Amino acid sequence: MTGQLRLDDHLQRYSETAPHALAVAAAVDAIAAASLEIADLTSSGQLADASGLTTGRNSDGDLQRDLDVQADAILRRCLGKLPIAALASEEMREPQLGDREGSICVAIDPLDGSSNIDINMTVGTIFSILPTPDDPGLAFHQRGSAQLAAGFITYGPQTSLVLTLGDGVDIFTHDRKSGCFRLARSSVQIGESCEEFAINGSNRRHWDPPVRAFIDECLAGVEGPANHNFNMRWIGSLVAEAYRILTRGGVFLYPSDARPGYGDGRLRLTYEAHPMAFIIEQAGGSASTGRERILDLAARDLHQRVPLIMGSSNEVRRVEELHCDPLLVASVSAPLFARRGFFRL
Ligand SMILES: O=P(O)(O)OC[C@H]1O[C@](O)(COP(=O)(O)O)[C@@H](O)[C@@H]1O
Ligand SMILES: [Mg+2]
Ligand SMILES: [Mg+2]
Repeated sequence: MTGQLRLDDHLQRYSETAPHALAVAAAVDAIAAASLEIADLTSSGQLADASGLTTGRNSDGDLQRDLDVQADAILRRCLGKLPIAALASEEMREPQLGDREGSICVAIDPLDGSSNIDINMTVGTIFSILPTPDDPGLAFHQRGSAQLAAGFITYGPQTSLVLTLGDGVDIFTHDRKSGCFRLARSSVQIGESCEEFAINGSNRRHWDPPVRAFIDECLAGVEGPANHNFNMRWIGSLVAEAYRILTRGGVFLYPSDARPGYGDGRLRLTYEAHPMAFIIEQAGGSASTGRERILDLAARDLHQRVPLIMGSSNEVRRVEELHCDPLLVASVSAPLFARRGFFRL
């Protein structure tokens, strides 16, 4: 089946399976179409009108690139044709309410990793699809476990779409010859244990003791409690890190740290951590803040950040164990924990 199955046939089959499925399939199809336009832009680099130039800051204070804005506009145009009740984007301060009858809501990170766009590195688009609650104003305050589908597209050597419709994870790669996405890997599984970790090590001095203890264990290799050696990678692009973990295992950490503004890490819950956690769990891995399962959390506000530790379940569990170690926890700066604020439903 690999190589033969086209994304549109896969979505067509899925669309007949559940009440929300038709709307979900249409949204994924629209995002896939948008991704080809975004891939065109990103692959043109400095030749495109939209280069890596910054245009301002988004509502969350991040530098916004021209390409962030253009990717957002493309996705909104493609999704705008569909009956979607609410659309949220990293690039918009507030969600946009749409079709009152729409059965689904969509959250997007139009261009992930864009701070690295000018070095010709893999970037991507992340999306999360949720059911419309009775009050559409609460669309993006649902737990991550409510997601109907999630995925991301990588704009790298390949344009690939990683997709979960709640029943495993498949990867579709864009085939330039036929112009369509074709199944490249089905039912992707992440090994229980791994030999590769990813973290921005330049922040070591700001980490909490449990995170430092975990990375020290990785670095100790066969001479430490892990009893095996680890390799290290840090790409600085969440989509590329997630793709690597889905391909050959690993654990990724963007924890909270003591830098001002990083009390809840860097990544956003609604359109980065939730969809990634859904995908990673569907592939047999785990995703946690270090204390709580990411999919059990509901955002208080749209652009809320969250510590994200995801990948092979043994390593994620080890990070959680270290967060329960009374000796390590006692030395964590208390105000850091006081700042947390998630809905617990
Ligand atoms: O530069 P840092 O602090 O290592 O952060 C890198 C992280 O920031 C991100 O670029 C944030 O995403 P955006 O580019 O969408 O803001 C992630 O892709 C990546 O994991
Ligand atoms: Mg991002
Ligand atoms: Mg982004």
